Amino acid sequence: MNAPVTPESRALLEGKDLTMRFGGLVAMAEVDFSLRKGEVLGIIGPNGAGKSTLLNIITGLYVPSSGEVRLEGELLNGQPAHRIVAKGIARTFQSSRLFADLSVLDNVIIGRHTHMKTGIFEAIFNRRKAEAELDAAAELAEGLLKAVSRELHAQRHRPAGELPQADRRRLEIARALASEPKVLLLDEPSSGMDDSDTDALMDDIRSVCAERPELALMIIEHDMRLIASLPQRVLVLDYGQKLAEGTYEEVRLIPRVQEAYLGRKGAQHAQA
Ligand SMILES: Nc1ncnc2c1ncn2[C@@H]1O[C@H](COP(=O)(O)OP(=O)(O)OP(=O)(O)O)[C@@H](O)[C@H]1O
Repeated sequence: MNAPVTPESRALLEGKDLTMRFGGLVAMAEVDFSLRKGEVLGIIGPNGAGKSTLLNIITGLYVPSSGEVRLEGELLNGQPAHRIVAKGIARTFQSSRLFADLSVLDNVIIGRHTHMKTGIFEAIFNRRKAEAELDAAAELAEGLLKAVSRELHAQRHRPAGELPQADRRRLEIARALASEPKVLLLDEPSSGMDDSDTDALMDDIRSVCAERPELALMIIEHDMRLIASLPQRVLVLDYGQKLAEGTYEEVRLIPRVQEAYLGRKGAQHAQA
């Protein structure tokens, strides 16, 4: 007998039959996925497999040629990116999108903008209200920085552009969390990091998950150490199609996955 469908086991975020064509190129073909509250899903696949395309579809940067994405049952296709953020989906990018000249703290405050209600007229004519809202955002940003990384919090008044690569990644995560998302999408969070930075990043992600048990995460990664230890489930993409899905232990045993998707280094790790 199937387990009963409870609100907890129902998908929080769901994609069905997602297809994305760019002219004659099919970047994604009929891909399904689902993500439950509190779950961490890893997305792997070689360069050009369609991983970023999937994130771009979910976040409204791309409108799929066909198929649908739903958050808590609500259709997201065609909604603008800022509305999708307001509904509870935040992301980080492969290449940094921080405001380099602004302080670390200000970058996190900006991540809060979807929750800020003060418009330009109120900012001019009702300064007290605008200031109170900004103070509240600054307090929340301080708390987030502390929760993500105490070292980052200690650097909160530095311009973001002066941070080392690993701290920039942490800051992007803190900024994404400022919108209080239900789903957080991380696009290659460990890219450009050495093993010790990646270990520290994994600890940060674990503590974010421990503090927010309902938060669902989707992580695109090439680093198999991270994929082996964080996600409960892994989805493997290949030329825009779903090649496999399961626990890391299950997908790593598929020979094609080992050769083509984990690469030689990954395959050695998988067999260890
Ligand atoms: N805006 C676009 N216009 C045209 N082609 C695109 C566009 N975005 C992605 N593609 C193509 O779609 C395919 C999938 O690209 P995508 O960036 O999703 O792959 P990926 O798995 O994220 O790769 P990587 O690991 O290198 O980031 C590639 O062939 C890519 O060139």
